[in-house]
Amino acid sequence: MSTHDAAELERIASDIAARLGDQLPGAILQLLKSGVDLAGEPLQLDCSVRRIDHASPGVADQAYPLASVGLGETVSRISSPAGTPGILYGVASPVKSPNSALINRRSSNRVEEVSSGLATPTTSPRSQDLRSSKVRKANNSLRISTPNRADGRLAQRDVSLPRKKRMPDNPALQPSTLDKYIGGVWDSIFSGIKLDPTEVIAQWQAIESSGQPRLLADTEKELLVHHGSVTQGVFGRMSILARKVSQASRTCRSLEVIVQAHWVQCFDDRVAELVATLPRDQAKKQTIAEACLDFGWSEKELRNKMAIWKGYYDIKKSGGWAALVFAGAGLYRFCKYRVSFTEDTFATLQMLRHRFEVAADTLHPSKQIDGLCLQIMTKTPADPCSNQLIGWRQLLGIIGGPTERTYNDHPHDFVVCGSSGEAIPLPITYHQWDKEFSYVHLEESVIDREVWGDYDPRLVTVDPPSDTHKCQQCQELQSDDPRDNRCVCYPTLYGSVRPGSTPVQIFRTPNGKNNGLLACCSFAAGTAIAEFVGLITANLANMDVMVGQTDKAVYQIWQGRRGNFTRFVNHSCQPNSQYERFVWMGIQRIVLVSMGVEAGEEITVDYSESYWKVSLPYPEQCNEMLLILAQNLDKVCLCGHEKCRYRDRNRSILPAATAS
Ligand SMILES: C[S@@+](CC[C@H](N)C(=O)[O-])C[C@H]1O[C@@H](n2cnc3c(N)ncnc32)[C@H](O)[C@@H]1O
Repeated sequence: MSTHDAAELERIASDIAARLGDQLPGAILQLLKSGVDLAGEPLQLDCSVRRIDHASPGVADQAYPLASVGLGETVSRISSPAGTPGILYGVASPVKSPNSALINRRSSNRVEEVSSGLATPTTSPRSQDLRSSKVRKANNSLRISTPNRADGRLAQRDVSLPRKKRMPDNPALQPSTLDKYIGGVWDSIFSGIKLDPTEVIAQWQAIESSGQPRLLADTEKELLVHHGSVTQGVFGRMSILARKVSQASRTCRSLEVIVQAHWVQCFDDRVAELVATLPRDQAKKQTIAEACLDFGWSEKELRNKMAIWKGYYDIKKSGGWAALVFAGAGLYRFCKYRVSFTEDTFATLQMLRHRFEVAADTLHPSKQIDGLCLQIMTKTPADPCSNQLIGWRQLLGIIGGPTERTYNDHPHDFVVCGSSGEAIPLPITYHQWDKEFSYVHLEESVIDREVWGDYDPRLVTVDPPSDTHKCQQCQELQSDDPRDNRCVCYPTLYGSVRPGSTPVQIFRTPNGKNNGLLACCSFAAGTAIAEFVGLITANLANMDVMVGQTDKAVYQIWQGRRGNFTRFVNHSCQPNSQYERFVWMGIQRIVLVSMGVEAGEEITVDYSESYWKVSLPYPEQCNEMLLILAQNLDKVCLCGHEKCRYRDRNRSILPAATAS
């Protein structure tokens, strides 16, 4: 069995403390619910990790104190209105972390911050035990308490010393949960941010050659000329400057975490190299000393940074580079507090790895640049004549990582499958029915000219005729120009600049429905997810079509070979979305609207009775017909809901008189 060194023991102690801090409010709540009276008793929970020294049975064990928690104080914290939601619903309360209630404020002596992860304390465990005036902080969830002293003085101080005033927790420093972290990655991938190293490189070059960033120099001149009165043109240029600087800064942040995660790998490799000639402890110490020299940091500073960077490295190892490069603002907190650093978390990230990559590769496509910039990002000289493609993966060039995209084409050309989250090309998922299957992704519906000529059957008559369009719902003016538009009924679809791509993926359903649509982020009830887009046609029989109707025409929207991702929305007898009619700029649209979709859920609608039930032309022959149709029907609902209305074939048949 391996012998833990002091650093490992301390890390184990601080990890257990963090987890304890996470679980304890729930455990106490359970006890309270089952009627145990904890508030009345001055109870104290003390925990420690003890090393059992089998070799010297007479020698006292070494104890690593984890937590010392006043239960009465915790109970009153849990029972207070501010603390309850976070604990009951398992989400961090926006006001205070539930864990903060567990911090034993008796330990008011100087607090020395020690990060978890790679940190290796320089002092021996025994010397730590003796150092009673210092309290080590594992993280903000739980502090490792001052070790109990055998003499009576500390106990007396416990009673007589005034309590240190409790500082309000800084909401910006709350631990980040796995769900929040994953949500941040999806938000960032779908947000439309551009991680473009060329702009960063151009700025570096400009600063090196002229001492001034290029963009700032150009725009500053403009703003000086127009001082006071800012014309639309100047304002526009200033907005573009601000956008480019934000983009460059976001790109730098990604470059930073790539390099830091890779540094951890190099650190481990360097230790491994030294281990050939030195004992492991010394090899590690020497590597740290080398790094301190290069960074110009103290060992403590380095260890604190290393602990966070190790978190980046772990995330990259399980979730891939996209999970790190597109991480939201919560990445630092996620790695600092390590509340969610469990096996389950890494298994989840592993499962999401391909899904992140499909979205990142397809939504952040490469653009062409000349060879010069690539030469700076990668060590390999690029051919200046060749057309180089540059995208988010080019950021990995900085550490010599793979810069080739794995997933080309449209985001919905891939179907994510099973527990490994692997992605397969869309056509393959239809080969068992149609070897030639293909799907063209459309932004807007197209009119079947053979059926409708130049006429758009979705046109809605306005009385009296008008050149402008008023929304039938809110009565406000509609315009494709966001500056003139006043209708905000479906702002993510119409009348404004579209905010990135819709956070959905096509996935292979596990229960025989073939493909379905998965929500990567949540959609609040009432949010428009997408317009139902396809071929506007008519007279199709025995096909899945959406039927639209205006005062002048009845038309069909067919998505068999072209359309958008709404084609993959399955039926559920308990759906989380529905289709709604909406008129935009005088044209009728069918919009998929959320009724409350959670991140990670399948998006479903109710296809309605007419889809599932077959009408019988001769009700009087019903029994005979029933038998034949029941054998031939292939429509059985597989939604799996306990209140499923169409899982039984025989019930799917209606006499003509009642069929819709
Ligand atoms: C608009 S498509 C939905 C996407 C489809 N699952 C696919 O892979 O292309 C409609 C078809 O999906 C299948 N489907 C949708 N919901 C279903 C359900 N609840 N039970 C069984 N099949 C379903 C039916 O074959 C139906 O004709």
